[in-house]
Amino acid sequence: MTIALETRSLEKSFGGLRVTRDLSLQVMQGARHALIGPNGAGKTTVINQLTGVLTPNSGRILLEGSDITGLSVHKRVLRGLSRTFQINQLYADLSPLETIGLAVSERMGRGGDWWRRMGTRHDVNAEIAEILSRFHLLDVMTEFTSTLPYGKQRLLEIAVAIAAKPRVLLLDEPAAGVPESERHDILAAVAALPRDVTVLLIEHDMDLVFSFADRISVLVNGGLLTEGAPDEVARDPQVRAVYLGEAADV
Ligand SMILES: Nc1ncnc2c1ncn2[C@@H]1O[C@H](COP(=O)(O)OP(=O)(O)OP(=O)(O)O)[C@@H](O)[C@H]1O
Repeated sequence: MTIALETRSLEKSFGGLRVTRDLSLQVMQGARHALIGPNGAGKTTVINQLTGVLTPNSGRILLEGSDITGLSVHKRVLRGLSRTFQINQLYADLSPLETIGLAVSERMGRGGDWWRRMGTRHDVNAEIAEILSRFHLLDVMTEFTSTLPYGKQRLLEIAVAIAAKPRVLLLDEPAAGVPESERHDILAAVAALPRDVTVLLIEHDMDLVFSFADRISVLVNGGLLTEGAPDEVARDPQVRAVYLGEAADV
């Protein structure tokens, strides 16, 4: 099997605090891989290094075999590595239709040109409609993003990332803060992501992790505690003790 995304002996410190410790991770092509760990374990710091927001102190990051450690965020996106946008990065005053339109247009290298051409490009419009439909956003597509229910905003984040046609998608806590009544839509959308997209998920919601992942890596104090298939990880006494707690029901 091919490795889609890999870290080799990644190290990151903030001052004297070692936040990523000798981390070697392999995410296989097409995998549904989850990175879990208790609060402060260093998951976000790993994602930020993968996307290029943070530079590691040492170690390498490889995307489909190419070393991307020194590449900018933008160049990594162009190489096929995307992350879900955080809600505060969405355009509050744009509608989902406009947001996805812009994202598709960006990917095609057209940028703001899309505004002028809106409605004139059948292929672009068909793709926008397909994404809005897939992420259950058709019914709210002309409303301001800021007025949407929280779950819909989170769906829009994933939709924007998918509009970039990534080969590897980093899903950063897609269910965080979503009320119970809207969680089903998030789980369904995540489960329906295209199979040819490799996904690395960071999530606290264990229902989502265990329903989604075919492989789980457990991070503790910046280092890898263990990794394996979900049932192995769930049974692992170290995981239960250190991360989930003895009483955790996984
Ligand atoms: N820019 C920074 N400067 C200093 N310390 C930082 C910085 N960013 C993160 N840290 C520290 O690094 C450690 C790991 O943080 P990180 O956010 O990566 O963990 P996490 O596993 O994502 O946590 P959570 O699940 O709570 O989001 C924490 O102790 C945090 O306080």
